[in-house]
Amino acid sequence: MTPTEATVAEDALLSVRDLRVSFPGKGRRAPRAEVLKGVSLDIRPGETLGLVGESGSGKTTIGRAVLGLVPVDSGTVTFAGERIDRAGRARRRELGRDLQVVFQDPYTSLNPSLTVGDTLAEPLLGHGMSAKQARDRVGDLLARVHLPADAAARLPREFSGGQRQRVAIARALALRPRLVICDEPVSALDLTTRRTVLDLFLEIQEETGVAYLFVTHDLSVVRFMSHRVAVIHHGNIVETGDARALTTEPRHDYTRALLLSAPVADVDRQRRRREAARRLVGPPAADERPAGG
Ligand SMILES: Nc1ncnc2c1ncn2[C@@H]1O[C@H](COP(=O)(O)OP(=O)(O)OP(=O)(O)O)[C@@H](O)[C@H]1O
Repeated sequence: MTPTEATVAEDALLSVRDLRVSFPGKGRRAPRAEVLKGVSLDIRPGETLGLVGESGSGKTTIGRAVLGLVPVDSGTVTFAGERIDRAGRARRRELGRDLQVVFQDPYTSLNPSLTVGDTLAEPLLGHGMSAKQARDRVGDLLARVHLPADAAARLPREFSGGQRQRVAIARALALRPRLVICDEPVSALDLTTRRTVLDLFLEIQEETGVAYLFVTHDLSVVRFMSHRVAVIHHGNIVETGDARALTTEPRHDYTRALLLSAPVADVDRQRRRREAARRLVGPPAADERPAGG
């Protein structure tokens, strides 16, 4: 069954169907900007679906719509068998137990005035744990993300970007969610730190069976992380498939162009690949051009 069919896949943890989201246009009379134009995708329990596409294609908006952070014009979002696209505030809070998010920027996603211990305890206390239970769980979570126990007493500013992202991951995992939306979670990190944080995501998945919607524009990251990949272009999913097959035998021209745009070491080869990509789908959007290019 393809996700474009109207039916919700029975074995899916998350099913998105024909999702449309628009935002007010820029000028007073400008029409609304359609950002998602009928997006459908499925994520099964324990699975990672990579979501790739160029800047502005609508990746973050999909995640935000699933989390209820932007209103949807039409379409459905079904999580664990329940329609959640019109869920109210109280239900959304409860859903926070099963549905979590890790954002891109570990420098702005943590409250700078809360210690790491309080940051991790907050969702636990908010969902009915006693102070003692929360303290124990905070200790477990820090160990889980390979941070020392004394990290609990320190403030985010005392940590590096990679360590802060570990705290953000620990916070997302605190309530043992079934799905985590990971929105470019390693793109603000340097290359070595990136790898250790990606390994941590994989380790946690193996251990807990959590599913990820893994948003990125980096194809090497998506190949490393995902079971399946969905490619988004101008608010439409143009291709979905097994991660290896899609990145070696893409069916859609846009996916081919995306693969050709991935950086390679040789500058002449790079130039030829960019030309080939241009022939497939035209010039890149202004914000996709390398600085000075
Ligand atoms: N709250 C908003 N109000 C108005 N326009 C918005 C809003 N959120 C997103 N957009 C617009 O929607 C489009 C898609 O944005 P989105 O952040 O989903 O893209 P993206 O694929 O995640 O891009 P990037 O890789 O750069 O993060 C962009 O043109 C963006 O400017």
